[in-house]
Amino acid sequence: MSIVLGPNQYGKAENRVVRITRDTARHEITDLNVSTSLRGDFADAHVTGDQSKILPTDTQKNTAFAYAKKHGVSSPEDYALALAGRFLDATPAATSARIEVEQYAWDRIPVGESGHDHAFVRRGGDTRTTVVTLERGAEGAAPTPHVISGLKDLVVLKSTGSEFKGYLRDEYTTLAEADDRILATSLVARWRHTSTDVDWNKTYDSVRDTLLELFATTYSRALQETLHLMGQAVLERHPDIAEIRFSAPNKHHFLVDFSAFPDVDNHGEVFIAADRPYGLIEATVLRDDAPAAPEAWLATPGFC
Ligand SMILES: O=c1[nH]c(=O)c2[nH]c(=O)[nH]c2[nH]1
Repeated sequence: MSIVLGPNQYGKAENRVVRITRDTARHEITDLNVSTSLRGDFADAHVTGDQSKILPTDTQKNTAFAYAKKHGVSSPEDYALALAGRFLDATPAATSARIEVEQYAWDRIPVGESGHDHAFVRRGGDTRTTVVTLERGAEGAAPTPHVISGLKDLVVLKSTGSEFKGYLRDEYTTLAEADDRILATSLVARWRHTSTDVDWNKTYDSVRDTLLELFATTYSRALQETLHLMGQAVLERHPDIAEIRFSAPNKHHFLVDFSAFPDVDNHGEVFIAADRPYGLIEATVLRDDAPAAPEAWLATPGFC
């Protein structure tokens, strides 16, 4: 038996990069949280203490900021691809570079005809995400890009059109069947593209719209069924998306029991929104002919 170094990666986590475009008096803001990681042959840094193959995390931080100017941020995916390419060029020992980006949305403060030129209010709600991994190819070959786009904290609720019944029962089952319940979740979804020839912003909007549309317009026999329907629609509408993964807490809303108050009835009108525990429903919907891409998902936790 010997003790050996296992998988490892390193980088600078959560660089808060804010890019203002100010070519005219009407500014634009792009607000990002960028985490970089390099994987490869970094055994010496761990085992012998030789750091000669290590591009410092401080340099990775500087590059993340410099590229926000030098390359620009037309979309988080495009920026992450450029940054990953730079890290592979700059770090011969790296076999892949992983860039994770969250984008926080800002709206113009609504004054005047079309909002203020340079005053913004942070939009609440969901956050756009991407994870780009660029895998070095064989000598002379181009690196292989993996692009996962996504969102998190998309909180949705429907006040009818949802049931949960017919489930397995045993001696510990107390749950009453529900014919008409509230269905609510705070959705995390990540979808993997098979191409980089993509209009990232348009596709993101379209996937988000599809998720919301299917949640709203389909009858739900369980959160599991709803996730499957949402995933199916995304794949049907986007041929370049190979798979979509969901993590969805079932935000339970329990009907309040007013039986102690004979003059108060409750026909699905008053609920207690429970915080914890919550059901956690996770599912992947994929094309059965899509080649698996384990490198794309490495170090992206939170999915089954
Ligand atoms: O949509 C649901 N799926 C479940 O698996 C489940 N389990 C449960 O208690 N309530 C629900 N709701």
